[in-house]
Amino acid sequence: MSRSPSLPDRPTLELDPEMSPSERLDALRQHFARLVDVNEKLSDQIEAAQSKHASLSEDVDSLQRENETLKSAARYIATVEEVADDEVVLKQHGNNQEVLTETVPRIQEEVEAGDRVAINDSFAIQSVLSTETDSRAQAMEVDGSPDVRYEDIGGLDEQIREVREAVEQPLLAPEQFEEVGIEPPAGVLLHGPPGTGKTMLAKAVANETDATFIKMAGSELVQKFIGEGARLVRDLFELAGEREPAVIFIDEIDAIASKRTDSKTSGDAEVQRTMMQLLSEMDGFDERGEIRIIAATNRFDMLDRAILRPGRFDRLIEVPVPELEGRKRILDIHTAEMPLAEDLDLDAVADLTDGFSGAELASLTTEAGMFAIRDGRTTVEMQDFEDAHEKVSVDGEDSAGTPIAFQ
Ligand SMILES: Nc1ncnc2c1ncn2[C@@H]1O[C@H](COP(=O)(O)OP(=O)(O)OP(=O)(O)O)[C@@H](O)[C@H]1O
Repeated sequence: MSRSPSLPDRPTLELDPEMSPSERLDALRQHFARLVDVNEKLSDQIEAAQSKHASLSEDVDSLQRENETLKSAARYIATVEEVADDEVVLKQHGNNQEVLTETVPRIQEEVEAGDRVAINDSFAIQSVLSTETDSRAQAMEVDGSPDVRYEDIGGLDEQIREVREAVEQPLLAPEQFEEVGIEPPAGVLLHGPPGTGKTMLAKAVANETDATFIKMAGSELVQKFIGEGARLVRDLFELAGEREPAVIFIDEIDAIASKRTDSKTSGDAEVQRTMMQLLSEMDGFDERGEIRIIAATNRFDMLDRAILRPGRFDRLIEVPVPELEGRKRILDIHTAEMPLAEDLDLDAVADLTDGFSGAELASLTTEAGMFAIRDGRTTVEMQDFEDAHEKVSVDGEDSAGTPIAFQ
């Protein structure tokens, strides 16, 4: 610690009774000059002390803030619904649970209804999200341990084998590639109709390799975060770098990488910029790193071929709607926890559902369960599947907007 500067000596006035009036006046003048000098020195010292005080107060403030944050790391995102005297009502994202939480004065002054905030395990507000952090949090789904396993995916054995080879192997055994002197595929592109298990494949490989799963949807980049696409793509790769090993999953990549149109609208320019950023991130990428990239599309025909060049998405895996055997396997998976009646023949259900995607089979199973519940039963019967079948057929359209064909 620095010592405080010593105070200037206090001037004394010595007046001799023998002095003439002019000598006394001189002595008084000199004394006055010394007093002014001391006064100036003291003012300087006060000023220095004040500025030191201000800077120490800032240090204390920032240490207090750091201390608050360190007490427990921010974990979840919530939206502020109401701000009362020293309490705040929050709605958690994900589960939509509302909580009432007490806040420290600093936070109390900072937050307003509608703000998005980072909270910790005990719902204490850690910080108010800036627009930038906010869109980053909204645009990316980050899952440290996705819970999908390969055995949860039906009818895609060949695709699972290919994904394991192109994504899992380079993560788990990069040295194998080095020894053989080849680069693993840079990016893997899964293409096929909606609801066929593309996201599941990406999550399962992240699970199997203990990697963080980071998802970004191409359509959101161009519709929701207009003007932020390129930055968010950069953030995506940066985040993956911080969370290695990581699997980056870019869903609906066609939204940012479709064939160039001739029109020069600003929207197109923005999409172009986002795609260029993606290409440059991929080109500057060390393939042997602990980050793997998977993209998915339902519109393979629309894709700009530039993204399929070697070193980019150079491994294509088609994920089709399931065949009979695949449908049977998917129905088995989705009814695994369901008490089924003796008469229920899943082979017959599989037979009836030609053209159904995995997602449609999953919702058919849920519907059948709903019919059983409505009927006061806990066992699901063939009739429930037939009713569910009919209901979906009356509803008329599947998730992709195409009519479901019942045989
Ligand atoms: N092959 C499958 N095996 C088991 N369940 C499946 C399969 N495919 C889809 N499902 C069910 O459908 C849901 C949606 O699948 P998923 O999100 O993986 O499809 P997707 O191909 O990524 O779809 P989209 O192209 O619309 O993003 C899954 O959560 C699962 O319940």
